[in-house]
Amino acid sequence: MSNNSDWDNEQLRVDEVVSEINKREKGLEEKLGDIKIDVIDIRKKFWEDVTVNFDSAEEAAETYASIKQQAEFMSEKERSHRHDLKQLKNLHKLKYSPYFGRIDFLEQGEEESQSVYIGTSSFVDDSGIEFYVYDWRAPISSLYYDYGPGHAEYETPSGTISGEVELKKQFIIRNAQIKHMFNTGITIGDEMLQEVLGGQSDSQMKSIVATIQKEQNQIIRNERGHLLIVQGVAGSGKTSAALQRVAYLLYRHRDTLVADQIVLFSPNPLFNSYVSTVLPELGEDNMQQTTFQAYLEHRLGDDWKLEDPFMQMEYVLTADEGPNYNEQIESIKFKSSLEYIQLIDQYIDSLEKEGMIFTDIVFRGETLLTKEKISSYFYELPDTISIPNRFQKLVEKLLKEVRGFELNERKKEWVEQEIELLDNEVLLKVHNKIEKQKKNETDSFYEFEREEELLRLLVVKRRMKKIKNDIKEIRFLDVASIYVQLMESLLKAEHCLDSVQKIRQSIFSYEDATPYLYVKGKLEGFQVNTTVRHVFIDEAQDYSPFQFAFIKNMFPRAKLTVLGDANQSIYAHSNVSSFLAFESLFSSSKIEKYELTQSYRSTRQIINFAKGIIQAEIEPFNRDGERPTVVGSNSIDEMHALMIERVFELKQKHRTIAIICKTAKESKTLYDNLKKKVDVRLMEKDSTGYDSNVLIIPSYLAKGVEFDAVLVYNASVDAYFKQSERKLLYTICTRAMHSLNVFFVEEISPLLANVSNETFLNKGTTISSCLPETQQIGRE
Ligand SMILES: Nc1ncnc2c1ncn2[C@@H]1O[C@H](COP(=O)(O)OP(=O)(O)OP(=O)(O)O)[C@@H](O)[C@H]1O
Repeated sequence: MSNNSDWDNEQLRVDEVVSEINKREKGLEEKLGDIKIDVIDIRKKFWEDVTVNFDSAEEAAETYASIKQQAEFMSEKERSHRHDLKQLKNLHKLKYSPYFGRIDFLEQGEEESQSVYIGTSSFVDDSGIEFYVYDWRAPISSLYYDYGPGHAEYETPSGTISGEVELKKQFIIRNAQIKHMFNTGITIGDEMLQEVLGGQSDSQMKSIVATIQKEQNQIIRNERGHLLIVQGVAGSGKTSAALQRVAYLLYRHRDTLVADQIVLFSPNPLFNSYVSTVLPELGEDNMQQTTFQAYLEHRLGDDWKLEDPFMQMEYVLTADEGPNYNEQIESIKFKSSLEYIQLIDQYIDSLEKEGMIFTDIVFRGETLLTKEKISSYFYELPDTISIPNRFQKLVEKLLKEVRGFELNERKKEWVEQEIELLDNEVLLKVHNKIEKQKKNETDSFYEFEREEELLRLLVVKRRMKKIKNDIKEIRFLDVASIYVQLMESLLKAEHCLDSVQKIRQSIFSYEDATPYLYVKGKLEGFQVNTTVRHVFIDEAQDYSPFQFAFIKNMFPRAKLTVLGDANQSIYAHSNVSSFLAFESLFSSSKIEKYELTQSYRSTRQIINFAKGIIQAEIEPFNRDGERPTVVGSNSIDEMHALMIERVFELKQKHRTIAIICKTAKESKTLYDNLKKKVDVRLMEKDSTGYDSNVLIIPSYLAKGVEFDAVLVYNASVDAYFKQSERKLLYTICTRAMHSLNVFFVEEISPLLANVSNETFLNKGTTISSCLPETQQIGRE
């Protein structure tokens, strides 16, 4: 804490800066009003200021130039309007909280130190020289995140600058009033973090710029690697670091990079909406956000239905008694591996010689080109040409043949019949065309024949259009059958039975969709995206190595930032180490790796409890709360009653409360049971937002998000038994910020057996026999 005069001086500075902001705001508002009027005026008078004359080619060129000039003038005004508007928005935010940090830095070789105040965006005096506030992303601002008092240095485009940090302060300023002020050491002080983390959670994630930690700052600012890998424990700020990194990149490359050139793959639509406000809060546009599922659907097009990963998840979590369960899991794992890619590559090489499957090209029930003929055309092309290039040549050849058919087709009877059915409008158009031609000719003898000829041409062209398009899109290649053939040759029959049946009904299992698209791309050529410069993959542990390889392929010019936690991998392919696999796709000199071990989300008590589930190295942040409760009961009904009781207690203190079930099926049953007794909301796979209600949510949809209080539903021995569910249970427990409550019936899950008795309070009517004797001490 600082003394009074220090506080007063700082408040005076805040007042001064805010007053300058007010002045600037006023000026901008006036300017904006003027520009708006200008733009409206230009729009109104657009044609008045343009001389339109098409009498000669010269006049037309002049007219064109004049329209272009006027349009450019208008778009310049509009651009300037947008820019000023953005600035105004930023100023408006700064007015209430102009900055959050200060460092006094004495640069080597200088006599006097410089006070650098850091906020969410810069604010410079009218001359453009003195910075009232530095943007947190400016090179000098990194001193604030990386150093305490003492020697310090930062990178600039022209080299490293060294010196001494003489002072480091943090502020919490609300409504232009300093609420807290701390002198701090190396890291951003505990007090400020305590303040931020102790608050209630929200349905929207918040920006963390005021409290970014040193290790997070490294991730945010790293521009060296092509692949940045962040392995971080639950709640260590991976998503936060990713979003601030997007803001940082947009700032650093503001002349060349726009938000649309950045893509974030997130785990589900709920997460999408959870993080969607962070960038706008920082004055930046949102990057493109999608789920891998949505991306696959887009790539597959309307012809296919894609089973979502959640269906796979439900299957994995519930179907263990079903037939073929183990085979199915084996098959999912295999199809997720890089080994599968290699085998596919080999298989595709073999298709250079034989085995490609085609479909007939049929027109009005008549086969124009048989699949055998197409195949022979394909294999006549030299195999020194790559497969996609051979297809390009084949397309040209087929189109030529189809044009030949077009000529023959014109004479057929069906064409005459279709002419009869043509709209008058079309007939008139053709007639007028002939009339126009007639003007320039003397001979009108064949007028009728010519008109009929034109109509025949028109009818056939229209009908042939689809065939030509299909040929251009290589639809005569039966990629689905090739994929089936490939699966059948690589996998045991029982491992591909289910997939094949689905494909025959135009449905893809989640694990087959990426390999299918990969095969399609290998054959027809990948439709890669070269405009995207950065791809972020959050919850990366849930992606298979195959999916990674595919993403890398599809965004060849993008740098990748991959964030995940191996301890939260919950999918069937989980035991394949995605991170390791991903690394193998890049040369080691292009990879930058970080590990985050400190968890910020949850209280120390919750982390200590969760650590017992997975035995991982997690350092809890120094924030205390109540011990988690473990509540046993004798029946499901009793458990429900105890949960409702607890929900009412929690509602007194907390805003967001989630009852996390294992599956969607379980969530729905619980919802039907509780909805009349307590105000609850069921979260389903397409749910996008949530409010301060009590939520019932399946485990895998809670990924990446957080709640003030979590109730773990039915952590009983029969619900969580398999070792593969250990990480799921850990993920569920680490969604809680302040309060964790685990409920079970009769016997608790053995996956909690290593949780130390000191870390929780044992409540309810049943004490689990699973917990070792010593753990009973924790009972209240
Ligand atoms: N430096 C920080 N300052 C303030 N809050 C932070 C900081 N780092 C993380 N947090 C907070 O901790 C919580 C967890 O952060 P985040 O969701 O980014 O972690 P994560 O590693 O992605 O978690 P998980 O893998 O469990 O989903 C969020 O509420 C976030 O605001």
